[in-house]
Amino acid sequence: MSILINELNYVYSSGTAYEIHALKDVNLKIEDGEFIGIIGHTGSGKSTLIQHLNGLVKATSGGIYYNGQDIYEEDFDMKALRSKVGLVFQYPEHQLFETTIFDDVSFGPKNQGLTKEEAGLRAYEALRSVGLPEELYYQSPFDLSGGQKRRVAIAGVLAMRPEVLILDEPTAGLDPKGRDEILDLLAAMHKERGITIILVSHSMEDVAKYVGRIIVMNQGQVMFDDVPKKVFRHYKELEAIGLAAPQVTYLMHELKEEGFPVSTDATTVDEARDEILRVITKRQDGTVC
Ligand SMILES: Nc1ncnc2c1ncn2[C@@H]1O[C@H](COP(=O)(O)OP(=O)(O)OP(=O)(O)O)[C@@H](O)[C@H]1O
Repeated sequence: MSILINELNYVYSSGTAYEIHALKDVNLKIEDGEFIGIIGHTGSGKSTLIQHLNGLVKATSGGIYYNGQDIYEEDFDMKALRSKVGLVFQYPEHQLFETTIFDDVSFGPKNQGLTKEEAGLRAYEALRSVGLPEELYYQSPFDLSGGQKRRVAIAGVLAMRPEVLILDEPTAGLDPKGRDEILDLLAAMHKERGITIILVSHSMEDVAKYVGRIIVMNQGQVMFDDVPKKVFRHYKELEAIGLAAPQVTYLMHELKEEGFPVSTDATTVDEARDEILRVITKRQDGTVC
């Protein structure tokens, strides 16, 4: 599904002395099958923006269109949209509430009107796809580790077979291994099923390796919207708003400043290594410098 966000504004406590203009004239077009990172400092409007995408929050002004359909039209089927656009909240484990993991993951598809059997099949499929060991399916979700709970919450949304998966800081509070496992899982979902993924994060480092596009939010506005390497070229402006580019960006810029003829566009350790080796090889051959 393509998503068009047009001149979106949102004001909390509108018309009172406590107004907060959380989104200001946001314009975005998201194509089917994209993997996008939304990055920004605390309070920049990331959560408010994504809550608009499945109609949880209604714009103060502006519009949202799915496949060209205006979601604010009176006859728009918001329930159908919510089953296609899955939203995984920050700390989603706080929303696990059934007595077994299996029941928790079956809840969404049952709510979509599927029979108990159909919902059960969906739950199995979703739990398998997030890699949760089968012996845990009938245990309480409260006995799991943080990373496992996060997987169950993601499975709960996947069981509804969304076309768009939106996750608000899915790696918050996880250790590096848990973080990589969740991000690898999302990358696999995107690759194998072509689901559009919108990932909200504080960390450029987290998203650089995975996403094809980064949207940087600052004070309710879109500051940058581009492929990672082009966004990271603005590393000094990012720093000025409290965001750090990946460490390799700094490394490549420092090497360049030292006279080492590398491209500064590497966004991951692997790309940086390849670029450095490329230059070293050329120097040994005597073809460069
Ligand atoms: N329920 C609310 N009532 C009033 N103001 C709010 C509410 N939720 C958010 N805000 C304000 O709106 C602005 C945007 O908040 P939002 O939660 O969208 O930012 P964020 O980028 O997601 O932040 P974080 O990274 O901390 O989750 C902030 O100034 C915040 O204080």
